[in-house]
Order: sequence, then structure tokens, then C-alpha cells
Amino acid sequence: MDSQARAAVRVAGVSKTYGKGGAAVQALREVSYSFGAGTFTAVMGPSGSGKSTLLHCSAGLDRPSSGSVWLGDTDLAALKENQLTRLRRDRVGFVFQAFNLMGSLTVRENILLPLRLAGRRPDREWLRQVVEQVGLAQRLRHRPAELSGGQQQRVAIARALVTRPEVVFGDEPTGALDTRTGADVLRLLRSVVDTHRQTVVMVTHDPVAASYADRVVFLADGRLVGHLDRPSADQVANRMAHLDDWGAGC
Ligand SMILES: Nc1ncnc2c1ncn2[C@@H]1O[C@H](COP(=O)(O)OP(=O)(O)OP(=O)(O)O)[C@@H](O)[C@H]1O
Repeated sequence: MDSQARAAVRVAGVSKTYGKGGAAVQALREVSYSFGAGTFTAVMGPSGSGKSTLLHCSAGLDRPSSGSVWLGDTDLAALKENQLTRLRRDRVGFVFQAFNLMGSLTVRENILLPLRLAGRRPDREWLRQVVEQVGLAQRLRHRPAELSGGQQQRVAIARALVTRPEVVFGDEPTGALDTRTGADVLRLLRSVVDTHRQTVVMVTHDPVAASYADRVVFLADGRLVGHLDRPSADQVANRMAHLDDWGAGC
């Protein structure tokens, strides 16, 4: 991240332990990091290294065992459950591997759902821009089952953007897509960062997907162990292959 850039999300000394006693698993160990506003960050690491846990704690989907998480100036630990629910609805967007669309709703209704749930009116000009950017203007009356996987993910991205969130979190957003369709979705995420200064944080296993990011951060065994700025897919793959050789420190 540019050291001058404002942090959209900041985690400080975040640890997360699942379970208790002998069954306890420490998924994150004292992770500190700032995700710069208007940047695209990919989070990588071996299976079980804590990527999804970091994403979930950063997005207010889960609470850390210790440490703090800030979304802009808001300390998530200070929020009650209902406030956290509202924050997730109003201030962050999510894109998951499984598109999680409502099958009974049209594309337009799916995109507008977060606003409907919040009782907010759509900003028509923003909606038009989002729909145009994701390339779904001709599909607004269709239902998800009538769309390809890539189109469905683009609906999910439009839904994530419609509230103008401070951060869009993606958990393997291209995991269910073929290479070409995945590339379309990645180009779209890249373009929303470039044109709207949107902040995107994406967990991925795929070095090619990670290479669309401004920065790739690497987790190993619950710790942040390094980063690469604007890397090629080969550089990411190479770093992944050598993750075990690294010392700590980002
Ligand atoms: N709800 C849970 N209860 C108990 N252990 C959990 C839970 N969620 C995650 N873990 C454990 O915490 C560790 C980190 O999991 P996490 O899902 O964050 O890793 P990941 O890097 O996203 O893995 P993957 O790439 O396989 O999705 C793993 O050892 C996992 O088994």
C-alpha cells in the first residue's frame, strides 16, 4: 500500500482462535495490516493459513479473539451485533465463490436487494453506471438460472457495488469459473478499482487472479509473511512455492 494512502480497513494485532482447550486452532496470530483505500489487494497462502478468517474478521462477519479491526474510523469491536449487521449491509460488499443470488428474483431485483433491505432508494445514475460496467444492461429482467456462471458473478459484483461500499470483499470470487470467464470477472474488479477508486480485498488460490491486484499479501500459519507489489502470476506462484522458507515479517 502507498504509505500515504488512507486505510479503508485496518487490522491491528488480530488473533483468532477457534475452539477451546486441546481442540483449539489458532487461525490468525497477531496480524496487523492496512488495506489502502482505492487499492486492490489479493490475500494468498496455503490451505488453512487463515485467509478466509482474515477476510471474515476484516469484514465484520466474525470477531477476532483479540486485536482490533477498523473500517475507516469505526472500531468494529465497539459495535453491538445489530450495529455490525448494519455496517455489513451499508458499508461493505461481498462476492463469494458461490454467487449466492436469489433464484426467484430478476437480475435487477438481485442487484437492488441490499438497498431494499436497508430501506434505501436506489441512486438511479449510480445504478446505471454499475449495470453498464458489469455489462448486464440487456439482462436486467432475466433470472439467475438464465445466465452463465460469469454473468451470475457479475450480478453479484453489481449487488456488492450498489450500496457504494467502502470495501468489496471477495472470497475466491473466480473459484467456480473457467479461466476465461474468471478473467472477465477479474478485469471487472480491476476496472471498479481503477474507475471508481473502489477498495477490493480478495482471497484467492490462483496466482493469475492475484496478479490483477496492486498488492498480494501472503499468509502462512496465521501470520502475514510478506507481500509483492504488482507481481506477475509467475512471481506469485514462485513466492507461494517458497512460502515455507520464509521468516516472519511483512
Ligand atoms: N469455524 C471453525 N472452527 C474451527 N476451526 C476453524 C473454523 N474455521 C476455520 N478453522 C480453522 O482455522 C484455520 C484457518 O482456516 P481458514 O479457513 O481461515 O484458512 P484458509 O487459508 O482460508 O484455507 P483454505 O485455503 O483451505 O480455504 C484452519 O486450520 C481451519 O481448519
